[in-house]
Amino acid sequence: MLAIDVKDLRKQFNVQKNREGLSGALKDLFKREYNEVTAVKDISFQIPEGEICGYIGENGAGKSTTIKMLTGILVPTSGHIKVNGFIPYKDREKFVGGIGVVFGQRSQLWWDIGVIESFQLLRKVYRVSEQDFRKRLNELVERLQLGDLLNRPVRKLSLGQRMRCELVASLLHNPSILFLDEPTIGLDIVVKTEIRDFLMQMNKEQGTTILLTTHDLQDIEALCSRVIMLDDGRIIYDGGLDELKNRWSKGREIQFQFARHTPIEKLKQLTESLDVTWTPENDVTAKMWLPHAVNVSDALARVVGGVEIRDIKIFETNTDDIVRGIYQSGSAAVSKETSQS
Ligand SMILES: Nc1ncnc2c1ncn2[C@@H]1O[C@H](COP(=O)(O)OP(=O)(O)OP(=O)(O)O)[C@@H](O)[C@H]1O
Repeated sequence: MLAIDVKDLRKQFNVQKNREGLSGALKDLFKREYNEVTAVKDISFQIPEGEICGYIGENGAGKSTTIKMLTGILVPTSGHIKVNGFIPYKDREKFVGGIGVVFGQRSQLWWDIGVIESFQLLRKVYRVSEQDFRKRLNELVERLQLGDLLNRPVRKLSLGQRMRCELVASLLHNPSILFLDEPTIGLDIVVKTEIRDFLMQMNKEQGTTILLTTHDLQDIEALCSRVIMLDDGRIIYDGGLDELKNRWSKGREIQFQFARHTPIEKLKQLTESLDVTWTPENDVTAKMWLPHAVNVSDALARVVGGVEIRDIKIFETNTDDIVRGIYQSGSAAVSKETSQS
């Protein structure tokens, strides 16, 4: 079954214009003028149950606006949304029981009271029985190592501790879909890794569907098999992470460490008919850059067959570089080509 089904979804905001000077302000008092901002422009996608999908794009691309529509916070200007079989902004009461939401930049916990008291309030909001709540809380507290934190007020927690509590808060009612908007923002690498491991395990064991917006491409690499990329309110890529890398990464680089001094001319000779580029690093190491069209094992076989090698390292273009490249290459032109091919 589909966890999320979106068709031709659009959101427009009317933003009030402020005219200049005193006379402008007076005019604004009597007759307001508005600019239309279209944050999301007729997007369509479907996410099956159990998938972890990355939703990425530059600042202002329309990610948060989409998440807000999917979670029922905003009403779309046009288009259709079904999440867990519900229309989020219409069926709110039934709908919220099946979803969890974490906005990395905002808290759903009460600042001045103990964490456990916030959890108890949420238990009541979501109408979870005391027995189910205890069971679920114990599991989550153990997994995310929150034991010592439960009685502290939220304002006394570090960002990493608070984010782990936010995750627990969003999962107390055992939702089948989790929306995460920048869940690892500002966290150190240890906490990021803990959170990624936790999400991965939860998805594996319980089949939780996760839609994740992030600027941290390591999150995507660690968690998502699929990526939807937005640019200026439109989807410019929807597909596998590997495909994204293959399509957009320009090539690979292989670093060779040779047993003895190997002149670059000799290496060029060995790979003569291949479209590769050699860069010497020192007497015994050199790098070979090869585009995707060149088969890695062909290239390796030529070199290995001709000179003695101590070590080899293969470097893939990382996802950061790929995404930057897509944006720089002019998204509108890319969008058609990418979505049609
Ligand atoms: N309530 C609002 N009123 C007017 N314009 C808005 C509103 N919310 C968002 N926008 C505009 O819609 C566009 C998309 O914003 P959105 O917050 O969805 O982007 P985003 O991809 O989440 O960006 P970021 O990564 O910075 O969070 C932006 O131009 C933003 O200024």
